[in-house]
Amino acid sequence: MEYILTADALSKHYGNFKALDRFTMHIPKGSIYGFVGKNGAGKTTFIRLICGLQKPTKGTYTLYGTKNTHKNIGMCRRRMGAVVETPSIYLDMTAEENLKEQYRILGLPSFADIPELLCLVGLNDTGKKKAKNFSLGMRQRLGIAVALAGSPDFLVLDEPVNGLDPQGIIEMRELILKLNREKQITVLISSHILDELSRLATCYGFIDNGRMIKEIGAKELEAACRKCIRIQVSAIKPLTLTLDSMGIDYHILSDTMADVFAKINISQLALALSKQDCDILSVTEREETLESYYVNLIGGARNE
Ligand SMILES: Nc1ncnc2c1ncn2[C@@H]1O[C@H](COP(=O)(O)OP(=O)(O)OP(=O)(O)O)[C@@H](O)[C@H]1O
Repeated sequence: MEYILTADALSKHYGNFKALDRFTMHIPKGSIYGFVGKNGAGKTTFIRLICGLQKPTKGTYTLYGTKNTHKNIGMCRRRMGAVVETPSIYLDMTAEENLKEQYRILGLPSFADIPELLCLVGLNDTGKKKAKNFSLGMRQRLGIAVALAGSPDFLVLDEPVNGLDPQGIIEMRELILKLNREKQITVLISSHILDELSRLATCYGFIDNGRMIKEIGAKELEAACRKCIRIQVSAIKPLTLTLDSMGIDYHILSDTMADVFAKINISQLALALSKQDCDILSVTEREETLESYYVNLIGGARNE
């Protein structure tokens, strides 16, 4: 697989505190990479490092095949656009003026594609309106337009839907999908709004306490979140022995509970269990959500 960005044992320490701790990451070319972690997990720290806003304490990352320690890393970063924390826009300027300013900063030779860029982010009819009078969603989209100046093929968005209303969230989602599908831009989105991410992401990385807990493709995650039957029994051992003998896939949750990933004949199972003095206490059908997958994952990592 071709990767736009990889991180290898990347660490960022503030005194004794490890905001990133031997962090690894693999962002496939063409993907929408959902970067998931709760507040303070280390998402923004990682994004600040790859944007060159801060230096790692240890470890490296590789952008377009170039290590961050190589002299050409600055050139590689020009192929990347980012909106970190709040969008970098001038509130006293119009959308067009903001883009012109960014084009000047980047030394781009012509303003000719600015109308197309404004159209792409849905700000083509904002005319003389200054950014300070924009809605939060419009400001976010202007921030993305600014990040897209110079036509990068990798876009990094730190919590892009934070604080947006439902309409703003839909517009942001459509814009990200458009950039990915029509412009072939690889996108890294950090978020803790899992439901929203699941409508976009083609792969995920779950971070907790500065460490990558798991990277997983959307299809693989879908399979992991498949429908199951949660069975509570008086003892787990007879249940697992019986399920093993039936060749049925399961996941043990506690010493009385397991998720079973197959349609099973409950009376047959109850009969087999009763022969081992084990009772079924409850049976519920359930579908694991991205949210519960994440909670289990983080809980599991904490218990290691
Ligand atoms: N300059 C700093 N000095 C000390 N600690 C810092 C500094 N910057 C970040 N941290 C700490 O590092 C940890 C990771 O912060 P970071 O902003 O990367 O988290 P995050 O996953 O982006 O969370 P959020 O969703 O809240 O933005 C936090 O505990 C934060 O307090």
